[in-house]
Parts: sequence; C-alpha cells; structure tokens
Amino acid sequence: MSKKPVRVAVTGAAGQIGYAILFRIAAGEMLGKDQPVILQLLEIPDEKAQKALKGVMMELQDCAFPLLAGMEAYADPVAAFKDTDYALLVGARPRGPGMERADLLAANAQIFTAQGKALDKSASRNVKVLVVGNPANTNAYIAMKSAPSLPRENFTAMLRLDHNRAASQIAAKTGVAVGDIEKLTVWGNHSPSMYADYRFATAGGKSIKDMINDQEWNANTFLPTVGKRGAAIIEARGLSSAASAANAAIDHMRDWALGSNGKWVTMGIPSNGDYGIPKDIMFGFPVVTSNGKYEVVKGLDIDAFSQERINKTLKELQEEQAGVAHLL
Ligand SMILES: NC(=O)C1=CN([C@@H]2O[C@H](COP(=O)(O)OP(=O)(O)OC[C@H]3O[C@@H](n4cnc5c(N)ncnc54)[C@H](O)[C@@H]3O)[C@@H](O)[C@H]2O)C=CC1
Ligand SMILES: O=C([O-])CC(=O)C(=O)O
Repeated sequence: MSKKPVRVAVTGAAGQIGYAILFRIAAGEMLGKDQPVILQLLEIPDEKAQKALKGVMMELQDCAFPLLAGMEAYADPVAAFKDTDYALLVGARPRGPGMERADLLAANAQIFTAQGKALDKSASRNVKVLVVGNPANTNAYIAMKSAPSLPRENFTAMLRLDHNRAASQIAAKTGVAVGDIEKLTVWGNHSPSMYADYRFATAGGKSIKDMINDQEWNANTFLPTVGKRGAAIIEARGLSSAASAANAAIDHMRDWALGSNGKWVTMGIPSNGDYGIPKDIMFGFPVVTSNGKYEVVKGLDIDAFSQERINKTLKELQEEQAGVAHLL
C-alpha cells in the first residue's frame, strides 16, 4: 500500500534555491522514493514573484513526478504552512557582493518573526523546520521564539553546506574519497566564524588529523577556505550558492527524517547547554539522527584552539541575538 502524502512547505519557492530544490523533493530525494509529497509553496505577494512561481509549478507538472501528490502556491504564510510536516524556510534577502550577514539581520528578522508566528498557528505540531535564509542561525532562533506552542527542538538552521564544503576540502587535501569521511563536524554559526573540526574525523578507520598533520594548513588555509566559500561563490558566479545550498538542505532534512545510520552530521540546533553553549543559542553541533530525532554527540574533548574558535563563533551569535532581542 502506498504511503500517505506528507506536506512540505518551501518559502522563497521562485528563487534560485527554490528552483534547485523543488524538483529533487518531488523526485523523492529528500524523504524517500516511496514517500508522496504535497508542495505548499510560498512567495511574496508580488505579481512578478507569483508569476515566476506559477512558471516553476508548470515545470514541476511537466516532470510528471509520480510522488508529487499535489502543489499549491501561496502569498500568505499562515495558509502556506497549514498542517505542514516539513518547512524549508529559504525565502530571504540574499547577500550581494560586499555585504556581510549583519547587514541583513534587521530586514530578515521581520520575515522570520512573521513566519514563526504562522508556523505556530497552522503547522503540524510535529513540523520539522529548516531555516536556510541568512543569517540562518539567527533567523531560526527568531522563528523558534515566535512559535511558543511548537517544541523548540523542531527548529533547526542549515550548517550542512559548511559541513559538505569541509568534507570536500579534506578529500582534496588527503586524497580520501569524500563519501568515506566520517565524524566531521562544524560548530557554531553559518558564517565565516564557523569552526569546521576534523580532529575526530576518520576515513576507512584512519584519523584524518594524522593524515593531514598540519595545523598551519588547518588554521590558515582550511578554515578560511570553508568559512569564505560563500563569498568566493558570489565572487565567481555573481550570485550566491544555490544548487549546493539546495543539496545541503536535502541532506539535512533527509538525515533528520530518515536517520543518519549512526553517522555524525552537522545541524544547527537550539542548544541544551552542551559544550557550554547557552540554552537556545542556535548552534552547529555534531549530531546523530534516528527515528526523526537528533542527539548531540557528547563528551568530545575541546582543546584550547577549538575552544577559542567556538568562543568566537558563539560571541558572533550572541551579538546577532542581542541585535534582534527588541523584536522578540
Ligand atoms: N544557510 C546556508 O548555507 C545558505 C543560505 N543561503 C541563503 O538562502 C536564501 C535564499 O537564497 P536564494 O534562493 O539564492 O535567493 P533568491 O533571491 O534567488 O530567492 C529568494 C526568494 O525568496 C523570496 N522571498 C523573500 N522574502 C520572502 C518571504 N517573506 N516569504 C516568502 N518568500 C520570500 C523572494 O521573492 C525570492 O524569490 C538567502 O538568504 C541566502 O543568503 C544561500 C546559500 C546557503
Ligand atoms: O554566502 C552567502 O551569502 C550564501 C551562503 O550562505 C553560502 O554560500 O554559504
């Protein structure tokens, strides 16, 4: 017997990431090849955006995806999030050349307050929320705080692109297959301050840290490359990362929904106080996922270099949070 369709809301559905993600969701790459989906697509109430969204929906229709059980366009978040099981909050103002995330904070705070309230009002009580729109961690924090009747652990931010970028840089450096890399994580904010940590990582049971054995490369090449990758893509493409961001969002939601089979993945989640990160800070942690839930990997040793990096990205997040406190 075929499964009952689940509802997947995607905001910013006519944008770049929307165009890269919707077809993959409808093809079953996010929730499984046996899971029908109903897409609930939100765009701003603007004629051009709504028309562009209609065009994307025409293309989705033309794919004749067997798993696409329905789709609808919306301009109102309360309607778009009605009974939704998954919500991918992508729509936001993207960063242009020379802009930093802090510049976007105020504009996006408004969007995520309204969307948090809308989720609170109309989404499934088990909704899994992934915030992609930048500044992703703080936007996820705002949405969580604006949805007091939903469990706080239902709100997450996307650090998976940083995780995937880090894995690929390590694969290129060491020659190991990217798919063999395990126990990698990215701590903190989705911003250049993030701390990609390969101290525990292995490939084929061998230590990545031992293979690299070069702290100078870690501090002065690897971390800046991963941290500034978003800016490097903008510089090269004239547009921010879209296909790789969509891919990371698929990875994040798939692992959360279907489990990571014991493997570590990185998710931005509201802290429970682990590793000294104050409660509710939306922070990248190593997690293992199963049965639709995530668990922080506990008991990892934090050395002096790592602590300094974690403190730096935490401080940035606390500043971002302080910057929006008056709106919550
Ligand atoms: N967390 C991460 O790793 C990454 C995050 N991003 C962020 O994702 C966001 C989206 O990126 P793109 O798709 O490239 O941008 P885009 O500009 O191509 O598309 C954004 C879409 O969102 C819509 N939108 C804006 N406000 C909205 C609202 N309140 N409700 C519904 N829709 C709304 C816009 O009309 C537009 O169609 C940006 O904030 C970008 O910085 C991008 C890459 C990676
Ligand atoms: O840098 C940006 O604006 C887009 C982004 O988040 C990324 O590519 O990591």
